[in-house]
Formats: sequence, C-alpha cells, structure tokens
Amino acid sequence: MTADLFDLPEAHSPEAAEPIHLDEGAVIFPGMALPQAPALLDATRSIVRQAPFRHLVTPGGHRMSVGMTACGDYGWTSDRSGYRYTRTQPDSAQPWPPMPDVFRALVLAATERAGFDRPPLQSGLINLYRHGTRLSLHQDRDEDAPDSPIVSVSLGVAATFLWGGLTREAPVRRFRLSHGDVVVWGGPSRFVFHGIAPLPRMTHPATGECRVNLTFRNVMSEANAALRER
Ligand SMILES: O=C(O)CCC(=O)C(=O)O
Ligand SMILES: [Fe+2]
Repeated sequence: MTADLFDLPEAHSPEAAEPIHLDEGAVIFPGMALPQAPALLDATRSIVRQAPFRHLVTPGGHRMSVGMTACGDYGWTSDRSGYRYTRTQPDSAQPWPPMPDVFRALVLAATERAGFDRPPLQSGLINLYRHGTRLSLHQDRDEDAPDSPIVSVSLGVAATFLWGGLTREAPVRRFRLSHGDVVVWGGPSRFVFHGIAPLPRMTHPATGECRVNLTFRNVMSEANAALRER
C-alpha cells in the first residue's frame, strides 16, 4: 500500500504546484496551507485541550477509527441514535471552542480561490488519523447548506484521498494529500462520495505518526440562518 501511495501524483514537486482540478467545483490546492501549518497545528492543540478527540460510535454500533473533535458554532457527533450537528460537546455540554482566526483566514482564502461565494465558517471538524485509520467512502450530507462548499486541510502524514462520484458505484480516483494541501469541493461536486484509505505507517516532522485533517462546513443555509436570527 505504501508503494501505491508513492505512485500517486506528487503534490509538492514544482511542476505540480498548480491546482489539481478533480471535477467541476472540486479542486486541490497543493501546499496552499504550508505557510500557516505551524499555526494551524498550535491552534489545533489548543482546541484539543478544550475538546478532546473522541472515537464516535456509528448508528450501526461501530466505533469510528478516526478521532474527532470540532470548533466553531457546531460540531458533528454520532451515536446509536444517528449523526447530527450539535452546539455543545457530547459528554461535557460545553460549547465547542471558538474557531481560531488562523482557520478562518485560510477558509476565506481557499473559498475565494476556488471561486465560491459563501465560506464554510460555521463548523470546523478536526479528524485525527493514525496508522491504519481510514474513513470509508461517504457523502457529507448531515448539513443543510448545499450553497456552501467544503474546505479540507491536510496536515502531517500524507494520505490517499478517494474521490468518487455522485453515486456510490461511480469509479473512484485516488490522490495523494500531503502536509499543507487544501481541497475545496462544492457546487456540482458538493455531494461527491469521498474517503481516506487506511493511513500508512509513516512519520512526519510536524505530527509524528499522525495525520490531522481540518474540514470546514456550513451547517445551515443562508436562508435558514436568516430565519433563526429573526
Ligand atoms: O480526512 C479527510 O481528508 C476527509 C475528511 C472527511 O471526509 C470528513 O470529515 O467528512
Ligand atoms: Fe467527508
């Protein structure tokens, strides 16, 4: 599997520093977050002190191998009763830590660079992968905000991103996501099936044996958010 990983397009070679277009509305920006990576990891550590990683249980009773936490107005949770967004942490009833400025600035820049209007700043999920951790093919559809894209930032050990289509049966392409890579998907690609292949046993100077992924979403559409504020 490690050999497979190195056969994928290398995001950081000079000739590949250009955006990689996956589909209409979906793009990888290789290395876009490299300058901010140390600050992103510091901010992540501070969030984790306030809201520790948890291995959530799926409605089917499986313990997820990804460790998860969140920041911003909403965090994603899962348990035997289903998947949902909550304004408080599942076991402490504390609000999620606020979204750090260094996260917000990167989300704004990536959203604009990808040509979308509405930056996903309502929820920042933090996923922790170790050797063998995977995230099977899924759509991000627990949100009610199809008008804003997903922004995803990869830090630490490189992973294989699985990029499928709008149905589970669609062919899956594989891309290598390295430290500092940013992926944005929205518009016609907002509900594309995607996932992460099991993380190889490798180390990265910034994170040791781990990969950290930050994914940003809006949870409520502009119309629903406006209704709430009335
Ligand atoms: O770790 C990644 O790059 C993808 C994460 C993801 O798809 C999710 O959190 O829904
Ligand atoms: Fe996802």
